[in-house]
Order: sequence, then C-alpha cells, then structure tokens
Amino acid sequence: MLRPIWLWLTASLVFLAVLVLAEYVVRLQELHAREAMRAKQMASLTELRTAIESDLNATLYLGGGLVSFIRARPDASQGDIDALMADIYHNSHHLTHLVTSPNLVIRDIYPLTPSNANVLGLDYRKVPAQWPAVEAAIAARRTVIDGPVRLVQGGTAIISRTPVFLPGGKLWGMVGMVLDLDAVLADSGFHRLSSQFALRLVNPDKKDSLIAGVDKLPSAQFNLPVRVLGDTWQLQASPLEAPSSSLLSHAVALLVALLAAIMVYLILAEHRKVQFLAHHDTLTGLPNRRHFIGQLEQVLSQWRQRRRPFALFYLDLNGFKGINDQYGHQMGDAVLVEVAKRLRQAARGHDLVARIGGDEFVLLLSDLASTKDADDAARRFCLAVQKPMSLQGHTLVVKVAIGRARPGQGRDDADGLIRQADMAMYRQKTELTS
Ligand SMILES: Nc1nc2c(ncn2[C@@H]2O[C@H](COP(=O)(O)OP(=O)(O)OP(=O)(O)O)[C@@H](O)[C@H]2O)c(=O)[nH]1
Repeated sequence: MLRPIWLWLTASLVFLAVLVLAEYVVRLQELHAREAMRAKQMASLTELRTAIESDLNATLYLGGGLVSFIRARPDASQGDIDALMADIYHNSHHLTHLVTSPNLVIRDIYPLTPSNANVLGLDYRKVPAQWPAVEAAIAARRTVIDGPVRLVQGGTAIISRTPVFLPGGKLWGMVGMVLDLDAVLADSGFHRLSSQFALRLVNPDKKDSLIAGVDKLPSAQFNLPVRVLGDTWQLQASPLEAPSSSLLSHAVALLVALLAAIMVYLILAEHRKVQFLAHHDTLTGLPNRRHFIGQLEQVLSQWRQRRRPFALFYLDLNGFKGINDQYGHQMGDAVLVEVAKRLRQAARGHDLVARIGGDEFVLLLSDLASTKDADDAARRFCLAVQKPMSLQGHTLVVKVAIGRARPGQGRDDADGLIRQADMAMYRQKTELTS
C-alpha cells in the first residue's frame, strides 16, 4: 500500500513539473509579446526614417536642378537664376532660403528678407565660421551637408553647400540651400515618437555630433541609417517603457501547478483509502482475512525454501454472543475494539494480528527462534485479552480459546493452516466447556 510519504513526494514532483512547464509557457508568451512589440517599434522607427529621408532628399534634389542649370548656362542672367530659385523655393516644403555665390561671393538670396539682405556680397573666404565647410565641399567636389545651425530668424537648420564646376572643370562658385530642420522633424513625426522613445539623430562622420533629439543615449536598442544625399546619419532610439513581465501570468502558473498537485494528492489519497478498506477491518482497523492470507503466503514460501520457523494462532472469544445479547451490539463492538488493541499491544514489531470473522482473530509470528517462543506468545496474547476490561460503565472479563497450526503436519497452504489452527482452537474450546 502507498505510504503517506509517497503521496507527498508524488504531489510535490507533480507541482514542480507542472510549475516548470507552466513557467516555460508563460516565458514563451512573454518572448512572443516582446518580439511583436519590437517589430512594431521597428516599423514606427522605419517609417520615421523614411519620412526624414524623403523630405530632406526631395528638397535637396531640387537644388540639383539649379546646379545643372548654372553648369549648362554659366552666362545666364541674374534674373533667370532668380526665377529658377523662386520656382524651387515655392515647390519645396521646408526650404528656408537658397543662396547662389559665383566666385564664392554671395550674389543672390531667395527669398530676400530684410534679415538676410545684409549678407549679400559676403565673401566666404573672409568668414572663418563658414569657410572650412565651403572649402571641404570644393575639395570633395560634391554637396556637403552642414549643421544643424541656429538660424537668426529662429529654429535650427541644416545647410547644403554644392560647388558648381563648369564643363571645363573651372569652379563657378557655390549653391547653398538652408532647410528648416525643426519643420522637417515635426512633419516626419520625430517629436510624436519622442513620447515613446528616447530618440536622437547623429552624424557618425562627425564623431556622432548631435543633429536632433536627446543629448545622451547610453545603449541604443535601435540604430537605423538615414541617408541624406551622400551622407549617412544615424537614427538612434531606445523605448522609454521597458517590457514588463506579467505578474498575473506567473500567479496563474503557480495556481495551475498547485491545483495539479492537490488533484494528484487527492486521487492518490483516495486510492490509498480504497486499498486500505480492501485490506482492513473497518471496526478495529486490523488487517482483514484477505491481507492476512497474502502475508501468510509470503511467510509460507520462505518456510518452504529455508524452513524458517513461524507460528499461526487462531483466537476466538468465548461467550461473545452473550455480551451482545446482554449489553447490546455497541458494547460488543467496544469489546472487539478493545481486544484488537490489546492483541496489537501484546504483539512484537513484525507479528501480524488480523480479524477474520465476528469474534475471531488470527496471529502470525514469522520470526521465531524456538517452539517455546510460540508458547510464550500464545500465553501472552491470552493473558492480555483476559484481563478485566472497563467499558461503558461495566467491567467485563472476556475469556478466549486459542489454537495453533504447525506447518508440515497437514495441508501446508494458507487456507489449510488457518483451518488447522481453527480446529485446534475448537478442540481447546470444547475441552474448556466440558
Ligand atoms: N457486536 C458485534 N457482534 C458481532 C460482530 N460480528 C459478529 N458478531 C456477533 O458475534 C457473535 C459470534 O457468535 P459465536 O461465535 O457463537 O459467539 P460466542 O458466543 O463467542 O460463541 P462461542 O465461540 O462458542 O463461545 C454472533 O452473535 C455475531 O452476531 C460485530 O462486528 N460486532
């Protein structure tokens, strides 16, 4: 029969196994949720990157038209160039102004506002703040993006400077475009996404100098290249909200494991109860005939192999029917319980006491040193039962008859030996009565 410790052990194992499995499922779900969230974040940032790129490049490519026009018609009148500059300005969204500087001296600005009119006639070579960028663009023979710079009229801007080389290779001068960076970022959704991400736009070619966004980002989880003409900037981002692990899911996993363990414990406990009832007498709690025969068969098989001595006694109460008749059935039950208790107390550790009938008990002593031991035990059992017992306000003395079976003197199977002991008991009872 299952021992209680096994019930606890099995239930604990089930608890652990189910908990590990449930936690695995919860972790898997969390991982999926995190991956889905990351994909969503990546999609938002890619959309932002594309918006910035297309906005800036579309405007800067329009400037390319002006450069091509000058290259094709270096002798075009200022009026023609002004008309083209106006056209470009009105076809772009975020252009603050355009500048043309033949021979590196600012000649035209569109639109010509009072604030920038005073830079007309400025020679780049004489402005230390601007000359390095102009010189770099000439050396690279391509458009160089500079900025961000604070505009006199407010906001930040980026400046594109394109050197214009005539077909013979001679430098004509520069074409400059000033773009309102704040407006580009606002339209692209940069500020809107700043509520979800710590965002920054940097120029890696200039030691990660900041173009827009937060000053510092210790570990950017997203890094997207933003291509602006020939330059590549970096859009760096880290989500502001860390993915949270759901406490509720872990609590549910724990609960499921606990319920599984409780269910297994109850099923095993019920199974144990059924097993106990099948092998025990409900009144006295002693093993019943079925259990006794099973044990006796084991002892018999050892006896057959090694002749290991054992003793089997059949013990019957005398005049038990009279107790029932005189004091009632309940008193009879109490006597049976008391007898069972006394027999159990008189038995040694590995002796087996069972109740196999109304007032009939059997005793199996499987570890005997000698025949004398068996006689002593029989006496001990009889004396134990025959001591006066006080039950329900009455004092009773219950006498017993006992008989012993001796293997090797008849049928040596379990039923045969029990019958032999029964008959020996019956002989003693008849002798006592007569
Ligand atoms: N109270 C009670 N009585 C039982 C139980 N099982 C059987 N009995 C009664 O026990 C009695 C046993 O009958 P007998 O073997 O004739 O009893 P006895 O009076 O001891 O007879 P002898 O053995 O010849 O001395 C019967 O009256 C049964 O009804 C039980 O569980 N409880």
